[in-house]
Amino acid sequence: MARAFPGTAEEVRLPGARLLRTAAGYDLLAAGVGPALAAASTAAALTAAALAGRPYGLVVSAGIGGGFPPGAPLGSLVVADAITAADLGAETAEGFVPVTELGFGTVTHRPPRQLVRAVSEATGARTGTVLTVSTVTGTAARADALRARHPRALAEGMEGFGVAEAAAAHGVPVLEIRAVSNPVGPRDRAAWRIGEALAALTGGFGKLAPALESWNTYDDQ
Ligand SMILES: O=C(O)c1cccc(C(=O)CC[C@H]2O[C@@H](n3cnc4c(=O)[nH]cnc43)[C@H](O)[C@@H]2O)c1
Repeated sequence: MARAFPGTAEEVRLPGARLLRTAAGYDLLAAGVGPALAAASTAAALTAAALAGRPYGLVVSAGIGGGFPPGAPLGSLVVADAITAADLGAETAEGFVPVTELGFGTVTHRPPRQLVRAVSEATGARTGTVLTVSTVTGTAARADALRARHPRALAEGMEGFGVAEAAAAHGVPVLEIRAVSNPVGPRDRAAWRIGEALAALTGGFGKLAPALESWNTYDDQ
């Protein structure tokens, strides 16, 4: 993805994370795998920037992900209009109950609508819910259960909700973009197309700057 930002980049060390400050003015954070590490890394970067008097205006969580067929085929891009924690809750005899129905927490963050539309138009990304899971879905039964609970879901990843929680704590808007490397369903490692997905993500990032730079944060909350 760093290839989408040509020129030299300066490395900035953060507690538990590595950040590249690109010549184009964007900071790239290798946030790690999973919602907890991604939240911790993102919070470290947001806090460091705020303490330096240069707070961020937007956080973008980007990576490869599973796509729910047929809406999100291999190699396609998905931009989230809802970033939802799919397994944050309690298992009961009646089924899964999200934390919000237990009376606490948050399970969905919503990126700014106009920005989502602009990014979708600029990159060709499909728009829908992106689920955050702590376990990659590996059976048809789990994929069906997720679809039933989240009919608008196009993709799943493991970081978006963690990144969104950190951004929300700092009052910074968030975006999530996933490039589909594999279908959500029965585990089939041979079917994963990680290289193609990373190429699609880099291509998408190359088209992103005009959409981000023309976005008016104050009109789009
Ligand atoms: O199962 C394996 O053998 C295996 C080998 C390499 C990587 C993995 C991962 O689980 C990578 C997780 C990483 O990629 C994102 N990702 C990609 N596809 C999915 C998915 O279908 N469901 C959830 N996350 C996915 C995720 O965001 C992580 O960053 C497994």
